[in-house]
Amino acid sequence: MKVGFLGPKATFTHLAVQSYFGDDIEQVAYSTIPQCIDAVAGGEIDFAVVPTENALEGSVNLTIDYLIHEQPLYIVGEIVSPIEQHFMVHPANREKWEQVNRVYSHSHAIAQCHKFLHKTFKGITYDYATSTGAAAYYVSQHSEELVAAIANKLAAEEYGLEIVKANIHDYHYNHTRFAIVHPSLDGECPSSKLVSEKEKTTLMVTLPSDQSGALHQVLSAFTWRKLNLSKIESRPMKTGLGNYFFIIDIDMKVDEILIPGAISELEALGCGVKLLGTYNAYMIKQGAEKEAK
Ligand SMILES: O=C(O)C(=O)C[C@]1(C(=O)O)C=C[C@@H](O)C=C1
Repeated sequence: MKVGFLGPKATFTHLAVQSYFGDDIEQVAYSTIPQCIDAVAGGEIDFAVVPTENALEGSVNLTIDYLIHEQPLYIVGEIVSPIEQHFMVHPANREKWEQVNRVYSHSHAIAQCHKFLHKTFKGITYDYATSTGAAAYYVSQHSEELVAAIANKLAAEEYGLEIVKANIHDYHYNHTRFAIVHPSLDGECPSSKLVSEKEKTTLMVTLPSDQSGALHQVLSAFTWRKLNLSKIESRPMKTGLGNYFFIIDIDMKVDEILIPGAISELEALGCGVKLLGTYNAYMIKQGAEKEAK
């Protein structure tokens, strides 16, 4: 079985893949999220693992938008991982780390450390990499530049960098969700040594145009059935200002009655509804990064 992920080696996504699937699969690194999603849509790999949401920074819009607008795949599993961001430099620059003039990382990783960066390096230049692993790799190849990467502990080990400040994320509770995506809704997600903590269903809902109270009616369809929603988020349809769709997470898998009933009610209201996945969510415990290797 081949599983693709946002690479290179030692990204947080790679860590999630290792924790969920173990070593008995072929792991394929892609340098961008769209490349990874295209690969599973084209049958090059069996599953793709991509980040969808961070507790500090919110949704990974590139993933959500690509799945909605470009490659309609399904979520067949979810991995939630603790995230610890570290500040690292080339070993040749260990003593000069406070003089770095550029910080390189994934935009989400930089955003998770804004308070630290503002306090320690006011006015420093940020450069965005396709992933934290790609940033760590770059720093390992450029000892002549006073540049630092923000990445995880495995990346420091993999690319021979020195962690000069550990745990620089601004808030203690820092977790990211990763979706396991597949071309078919009932694509059996391989079992994992991780324990499933939750069952979930994700829907995409579009509202009928210009109907007052439409969102209220949508929410009512879930409320009176006592369906607990763990997330509701709006994203632009990209068809005009003010045109949005909603991503709704329900805290249970699709059953015979309640969720089909809610979907029929929404359709009767004139909403468009698409089932994006019904799946188990798994949690990686803190410290698993040491074991995953
Ligand atoms: O760059 C990585 O290491 C990733 O796996 C991507 C990503 C993200 O897109 O949010 C994943 C987890 C962290 O929140 C930071 C970056």
